[in-house]
Amino acid sequence: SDPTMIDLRSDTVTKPSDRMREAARDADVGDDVYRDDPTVNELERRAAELVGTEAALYVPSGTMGNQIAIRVHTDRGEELLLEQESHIHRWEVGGAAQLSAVQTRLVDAGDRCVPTPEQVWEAYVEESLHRPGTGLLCLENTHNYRGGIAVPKEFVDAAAETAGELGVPVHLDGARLFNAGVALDTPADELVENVDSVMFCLSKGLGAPVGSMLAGSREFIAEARRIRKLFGGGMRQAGVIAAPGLVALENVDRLADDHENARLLASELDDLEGLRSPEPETNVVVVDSSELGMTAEEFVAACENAGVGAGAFDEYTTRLCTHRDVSGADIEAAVERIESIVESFE
Ligand SMILES: Cc1ncc(COP(=O)(O)O)c(CN[C@H](C(=O)O)[C@H](C)O)c1O
Repeated sequence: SDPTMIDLRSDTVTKPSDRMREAARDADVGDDVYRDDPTVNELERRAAELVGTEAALYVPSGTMGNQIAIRVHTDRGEELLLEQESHIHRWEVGGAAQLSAVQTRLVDAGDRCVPTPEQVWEAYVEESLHRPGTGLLCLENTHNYRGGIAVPKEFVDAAAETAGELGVPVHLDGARLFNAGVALDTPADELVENVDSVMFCLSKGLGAPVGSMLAGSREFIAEARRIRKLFGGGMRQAGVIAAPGLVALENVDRLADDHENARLLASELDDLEGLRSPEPETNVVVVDSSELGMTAEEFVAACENAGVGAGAFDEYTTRLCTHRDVSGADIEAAVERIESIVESFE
């Protein structure tokens, strides 16, 4: 990739640190399908400890973690209750239908990002001769598409409690769970103590090259391990890629740097004529170029030409993600490059 490119397309672009590479080189390994890889076993132990669950499973991607959770929690033909802008709905290739044979019912949670108890009650369907029952409620924290919003614990708990009253399990897509924890100054295990399973990514802001963790009860993880194998996710000497994940988990608080850089980026972009960028809560900056009259597609192309990686979200909104490989100086440089775009756009 172009070394002068300031890549803000996503926090998935983070590259492993030297320490991660050394850990990969020196990792103790074994055949993880037989549970013989000591590094993967330690990563799974550490992950479960961090989110306060009985067990955890190392998976190759966040998508696989979410899809395994859907498959384990639901029976074919049930209904999945999803927030309409969720990653599971928008960006997982219709996996719930393809891999779990469930249908989805969408709820618009708006800026709250997770359904209210009333919305859960309203959307809940009891199984009958005619109707598929609600098999699972999925929540997302932080909420990526609504701007990396850190959802307060009480909102998650209120939705989870209502689902519990209805006998519906809850899965939390916590791809950026530690970003939420840092932003809310709330330990991750408290944010997820009332959900049945949680997935979080090692490969995003935490900077590991590969993988995510799926965590839950011992029984849930045992079944999840089988489904991972079914989905082709059984791995052999995976300690090589799990070791960097253990390094990543040593310092989740570093995410505060990304949040600080995001605030700097948003405030400077918001000062530019024709651009609007609300104050971010975590590492996701959303830029609205409608006043400028520039579509997100045009804005992303212009950024690319100017040496800034960006990702279109909607017709006039673009996402910029800060992450460990982007410094404060890079942010200043990115703003200068975007400023030149705005000035030269007639
Ligand atoms: C909330 C959430 N849950 C799950 C995933 C899936 O993780 P991976 O499958 O990419 O590891 C993502 C990745 N999100 C990626 C990104 O943000 O660039 C893309 C959109 O897939 C996510 O944002």
